[in-house]
Amino acid sequence: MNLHTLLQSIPFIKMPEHNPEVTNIVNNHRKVEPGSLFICITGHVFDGHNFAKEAVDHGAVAILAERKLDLGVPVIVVKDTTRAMAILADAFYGHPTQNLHLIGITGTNGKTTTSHLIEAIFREYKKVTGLIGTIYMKIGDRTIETKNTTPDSLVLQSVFHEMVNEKVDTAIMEVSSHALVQGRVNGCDYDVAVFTNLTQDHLDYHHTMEEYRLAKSLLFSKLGNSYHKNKKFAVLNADDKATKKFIVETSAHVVTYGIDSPSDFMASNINLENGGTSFTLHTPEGNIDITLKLMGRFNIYNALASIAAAYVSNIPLDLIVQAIEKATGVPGRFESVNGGQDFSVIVDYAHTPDSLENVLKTIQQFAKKRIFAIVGCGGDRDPSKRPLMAEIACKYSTNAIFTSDNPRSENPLSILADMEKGAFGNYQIIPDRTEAITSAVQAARNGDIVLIAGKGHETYQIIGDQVFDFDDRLVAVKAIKER
Ligand SMILES: CC(=O)N[C@H]1[C@@H](OP(=O)(O)OP(=O)(O)OC[C@H]2O[C@@H](n3ccc(=O)[nH]c3=O)[C@H](O)[C@@H]2O)O[C@H](CO)[C@@H](O)[C@@H]1O[C@H](C)C(=O)N[C@@H](C)C(=O)N[C@H](CCC(=O)O)C(=O)O
Ligand SMILES: Nc1ncnc2c1ncn2[C@@H]1O[C@H](COP(=O)(O)OP(=O)(O)OP(=O)(O)O)[C@@H](O)[C@H]1O
Ligand SMILES: N[C@H](CCC[C@H](N)C(=O)O)C(=O)O
Ligand SMILES: [Mg+2]
Repeated sequence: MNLHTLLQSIPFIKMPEHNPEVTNIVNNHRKVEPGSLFICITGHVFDGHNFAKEAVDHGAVAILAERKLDLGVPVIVVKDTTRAMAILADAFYGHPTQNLHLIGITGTNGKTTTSHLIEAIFREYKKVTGLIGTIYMKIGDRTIETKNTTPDSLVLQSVFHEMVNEKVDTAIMEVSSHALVQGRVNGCDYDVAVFTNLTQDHLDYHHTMEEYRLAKSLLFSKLGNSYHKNKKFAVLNADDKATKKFIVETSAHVVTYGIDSPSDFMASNINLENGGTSFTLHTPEGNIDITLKLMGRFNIYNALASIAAAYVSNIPLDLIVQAIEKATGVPGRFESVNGGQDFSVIVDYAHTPDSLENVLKTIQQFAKKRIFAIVGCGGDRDPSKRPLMAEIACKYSTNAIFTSDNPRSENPLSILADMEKGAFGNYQIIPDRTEAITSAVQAARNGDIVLIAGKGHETYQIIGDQVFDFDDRLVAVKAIKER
C-alpha cells in the first residue's frame, strides 16, 4: 500500500510530497525493514522518537511522529501517534475484525479461563477459532508467543489479518484494562463483550478502583450504537456491582448471568465436588443440569459467562452444554502436579486478593488435613495488594509460606516486608521460590494440599531485568522426586 493511500484513513492530515510504497508498519526500531513505516511512540519507559534515525538507517521509508524530525524521508506529524497507529494498523490490514465474529472478555479474574471455555464451545460447533490472551495467541491449533495479555494495535490487527487469511470465523480475546486505556484495541469491531468481575488489582496503574472500573467500561461503551446491522451484546455478571454502571454505559443488548442475583443465565443447586462441579442452569429456553470438570464456585461464573456468550452468538444450547461439560482445565489454573506423591500439589495463577481467596476457599472445601499456601507478589505491580494477599493466605491456610513471584526491579525482601504487614499466625518467609516450594513439598504428608500460587503457566521468573527459566510445575515435580 502506498503512503498516501494509507494516510487517507487519518482525517485532516498534511500529505507529504513523496509517496513511497509501505511494506509494513512497525513501532520498534529493531523490527524495521526496507519499506517500513516507523511509528515513534512516546512510551512509559522509552521515547520512540529517539530511535527514528536508526529506523531510517535500517530502511524505513517514512516516519510517523509527534514532532518535526529532519531525517531525509517523509515525516508525518500527528498529535498522538499511539492513536494514529491503531487507525493505520486497521487500514493497513484491511479492517480484519469486520470479517470476524469478535468476542472480547474483560474483568480482573477469569479472562483466560473464560476465553478457553468459549473457544472450546465454538470448536465443538466446528468453527475455526482464534484466541488472544495471557498464555498465547492461537490461530486454529497453531500457537504464537505473546508478551502482553492484549498486544498493541499493530500486533493485534496483523494477527486478525492472519486469522482472516486462515479462515477463522470467531476470534476470542482477553481485553486488559491497560489495553483499553492505551487504545490497543481501538479499531476492533467487537460483537460480544463479556465482563467477568471487578476486584482490586493494578492500582499502581489506575490509581483508584473507579478509574480501574472506567477502564473496563470502555469495552462496553465502545460496543457500538447502532441496532441496524449485526446485533451487539454485552454479557454482564449480575452479581458484580460494576454491572449496573456498565448497563448505563453500553447501548448494546444486555444479557446477564449470575448465581445470587436474578439473571438471564443463572446457576442454582450448586454442588461443589472434589474433581468437578454440578449445578442447574436456568436459561431463556428452560433448565438444564450441568456437570463441569472444573472446580470451584468461581468457575461456575466462568462457565455461565461462556454459555451466555455462545448463546448470543447463535450456538444451539444443547451443543453449548455438551462442550462445556467436556471442557478441561487451562494450563496453570488449578493444575494438579503429579510426581507420584500421596498429597496434592496445585499450581494456580491467583495473583490478586480475590482470586487467592477463591482458590483457597475452594481448597478448604476438600482439604482433609493441612493446607500449605506458597504465595508471592510481583514487583513493579500494585503494592497495596501485598498485605491483603498475605492476610488471605494466613486466614485460609494452615501453613502460609511467603516467597518471591517476579520481583522485577524491586528488592524481593521489600516486597516480602510489604506482604508481612498483613500476615498473622503461622507463617514463614522463604525468599527463594525453589526453596519455598521444596520446603513445603518436604513437609507435606499424606492428605495435605500444597498450593503454589501466582505464576500458573509462567515458565520464567523475572529478577531485575533478567529472565530466568522457572516453572512452578517442574520445580514441584523435582522436589517431589527428591523427597
Ligand atoms: C506500562 C505498559 O503498559 N507498557 C506497555 C506499553 O509500552 P510503552 O508504549 O510504554 O513502550 P516503551 O517500552 O516505553 O517504548 C516506547 C516505544 O519505543 C520503542 N522502542 C523502545 C526501545 C528500543 O530499543 N527501541 C524502540 O523502538 C518501543 O517499541 C515503543 O514503541 O505498550 C507496549 C505495547 O503495547 C506494551 O508491551 C507495554 O507493556 C509492558 C511490557 C507491561 O508490562 N505491561 C503490563 C502492565 C500490561 O500491559 N499488562 C496487561 C495485563 C494486565 C492484567 O489484566 O493482568 C497486558 O495486557 O499485558
Ligand atoms: N471468575 C473468577 N473469579 C475469581 N477468581 C477467578 C475466576 N476465574 C479464575 N479465578 C482465579 O484467578 C486466577 C487467574 O485466572 P485467569 O487466568 O482465568 O484470569 P485472568 O483474568 O486471565 O488473569 P490475568 O489478568 O492475569 O490474565 C485463577 O488461577 C483462579 O485462581
Ligand atoms: N497480568 C498480570 C500478571 C501477574 C502475574 C504475576 N506472576 C506477577 O508477575 O505479578 C500483571 O501483569 O500484573
Ligand atoms: Mg489472562
